[in-house]
Amino acid sequence: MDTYCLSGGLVLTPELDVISANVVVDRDSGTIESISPDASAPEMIDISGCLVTPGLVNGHCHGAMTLLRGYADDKPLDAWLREDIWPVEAELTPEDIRVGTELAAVEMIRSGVTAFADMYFAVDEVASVVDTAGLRARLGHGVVTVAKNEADAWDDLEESFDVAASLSGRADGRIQTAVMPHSLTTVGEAYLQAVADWLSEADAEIGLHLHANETTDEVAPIVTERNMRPIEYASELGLLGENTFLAHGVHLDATEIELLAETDTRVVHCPASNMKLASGIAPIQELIDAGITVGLGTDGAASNNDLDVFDEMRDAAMIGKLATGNAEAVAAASAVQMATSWGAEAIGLPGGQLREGGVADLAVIDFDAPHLTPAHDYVSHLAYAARGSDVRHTICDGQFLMQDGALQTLAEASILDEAADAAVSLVDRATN
Ligand SMILES: N[C@@H](CCSC[C@H]1O[C@@H](n2cnc3c(=O)[nH]cnc32)[C@H](O)[C@@H]1O)C(=O)O
Ligand SMILES: [Zn+2]
Repeated sequence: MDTYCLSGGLVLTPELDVISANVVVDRDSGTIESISPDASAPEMIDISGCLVTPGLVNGHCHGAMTLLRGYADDKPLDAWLREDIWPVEAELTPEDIRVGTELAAVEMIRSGVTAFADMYFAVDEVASVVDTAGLRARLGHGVVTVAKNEADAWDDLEESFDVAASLSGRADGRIQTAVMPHSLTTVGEAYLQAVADWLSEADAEIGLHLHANETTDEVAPIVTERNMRPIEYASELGLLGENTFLAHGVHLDATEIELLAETDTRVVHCPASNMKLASGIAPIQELIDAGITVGLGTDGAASNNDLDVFDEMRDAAMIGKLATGNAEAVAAASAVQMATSWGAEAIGLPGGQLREGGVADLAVIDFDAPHLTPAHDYVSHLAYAARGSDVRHTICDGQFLMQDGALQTLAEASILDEAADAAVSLVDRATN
């Protein structure tokens, strides 16, 4: 057996306790063999001064949008998409999407992310990057049918089905998929009905992911035209359930929250994106109190503008308090669970907690730093003080993706150069 031992550090348990223990990882099975103070292996890796946590989960992302980081800021969602983002995305090549996703993978691995959900296109390229990078992911082709003729719209939908079926289980099972209609207003009813019908016949591990209730502009048309709330509309179409995870869930009323809870539909909270686009503040504490599984997501780097899940933990805990006027809302523990165990559950991937026999998806965080001293409470530091740059090792499926701050599976320097060049020529093509 090819095992190694992370020794001399602290470990965050599934119950969010912090214990002194060694962690033995089995490289061959990609699982945690043991967690105990006297655990050992032929290869001992000293991590004294560090805390081992589950690898962070970025529950909603458009990875290749790293190429558009800072391209268009200070605009609300609809204008931002229609005036800036969609016109430049029309010029994206599969090669652009590969290098943009590689840049996203570098940034996420550097900051302790081991699993993410990604809605984009040229998903074969995205999957190839995930495979090479060694990450875990739930991937899908984003479908938009509005402003397309019927033939193109059905083609776009068919591609989402084909991608979901063909990529499911790739990269030794590290890749799972979902059908990804962009939202309830950018995809017509007939197409949404076709999604529900297709999924009813598909393998159970294929999920469903869409943006929902992100802005009032997205909610109002459904209420006006259908005389029902968006989540009620989704329910009537048969789109809710435990394999469905929604991005945002900002403008939800009590009826919709009840529907989500009844159907075990998951929600991925994207606080930075919601703040930056002035979309609103999701009622996260209400969702948690209703028993809904809530994950955390960065959304794309063009509406954040980084992919650091530590930032999202802090944002979630802060705006949750401000939105309710209650300093007890969205406590540190909830923020950490959204970024780990709840996040993995929300997007239907293994991981999110450190257990013997569980997947060895973990981050090793160096707490020997002024901004993490003193350490009265490690969970508090994870939510309110730690940063992506504090991560020393990132391990997924038992493999080091980053060791001592050095990327192991991706050529970071050349990816940064390639991405910078690709971004310049992309904008050049889009604006000339
Ligand atoms: N095939 C679709 C693309 C869908 S991919 C996912 C889309 O979501 C867009 N996107 C990024 N962030 C957000 C968000 O916060 N809300 C809604 N859409 C977003 C992103 O720019 C991308 O166009 C098409 O023909 O346009
Ligand atoms: Zn999004």
